[in-house]
Amino acid sequence: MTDLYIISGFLGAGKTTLIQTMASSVFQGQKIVVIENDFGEAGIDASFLTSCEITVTSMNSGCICCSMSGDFYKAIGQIVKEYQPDVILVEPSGVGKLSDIVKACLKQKELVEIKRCITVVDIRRFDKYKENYGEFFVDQIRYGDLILISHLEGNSGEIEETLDKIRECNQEARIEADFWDSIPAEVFRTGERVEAVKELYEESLKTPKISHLLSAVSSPFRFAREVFSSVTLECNDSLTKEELKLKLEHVIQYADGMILRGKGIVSCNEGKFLFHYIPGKFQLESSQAEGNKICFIGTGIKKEQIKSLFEGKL
Ligand SMILES: Nc1nc2c(ncn2[C@@H]2O[C@H](COP(=O)(O)OP(=O)(O)OP(=O)(O)O)[C@@H](O)[C@H]2O)c(=O)[nH]1
Repeated sequence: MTDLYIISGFLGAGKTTLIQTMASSVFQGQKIVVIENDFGEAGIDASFLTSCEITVTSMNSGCICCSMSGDFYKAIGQIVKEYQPDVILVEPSGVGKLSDIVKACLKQKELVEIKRCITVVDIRRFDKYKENYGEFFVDQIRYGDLILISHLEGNSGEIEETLDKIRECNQEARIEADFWDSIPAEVFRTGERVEAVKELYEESLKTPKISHLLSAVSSPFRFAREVFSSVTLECNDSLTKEELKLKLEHVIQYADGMILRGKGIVSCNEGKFLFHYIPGKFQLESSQAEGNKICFIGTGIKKEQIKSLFEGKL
């Protein structure tokens, strides 16, 4: 039986950063495979983690909890057979519902054991995301048995208030509001399972037919693809870093709809850069990762408009 950990959290919360930390500390010396599920097409997280020498299987352009559930089921089987890892880490897309991912993993319960459902919560964006995307955001908190707070720097004054808000969604989870490298490895590895996840286990033990009917009845909410969309762009190698930065800022400023996440690995004439955008934070830094794509995820965004904003003259 292979240990499986789900690392969930809304767009840009810090899931990939946590996986990188866990791979080098919590699971150091163990054979790890990460299943990356990017909502967009570009596979940026996979390229980034591969550059950190982590084995990654990518599933892009959809959610493993809805459109790619069958592929996900097969991917777990193939990974166990091909790599025989000690640990599988699953990073669902930031708009995936944790309950759906747990259900999808439980379909392979003869091969993998879900050890921990971890949810990363960005302290700065709790109210906005709960108010606007609550059906995804709250589900990720409700089914987490370990909740980690990210983006603590400069925001520690809000910790108590955020803990209360998280408790309103999930009273049983262990919550850690500390920098990740100061949390003992054992906290990541094992711990109590919350009641909501136990119920999903019990449901999965019922006959497939009944369990299927129950999940159909108990899912009145929308799929992520009905709410969010993504746009992927290729970048022109002849740009300077400054031109690239201006173009990206131009898209973020003028695109219709709401851009909730931007990320990319971009080659320009001054080298390769890793791009991250979450509302309020823009980052463009040197990188060794391979790739030349930029992805925007949001609501009401338009592919053609974003393409022409990026490609047009400034
Ligand atoms: N200051 C700070 N930055 C963080 C923290 N966690 C993540 N970041 C940064 O936030 C950005 C997004 O982090 P990721 O780890 O890619 O977030 P993610 O949840 O994997 O993002 P998606 O998969 O796109 O939803 C990156 O620039 C990270 O370096 C944190 O705790 N503090």
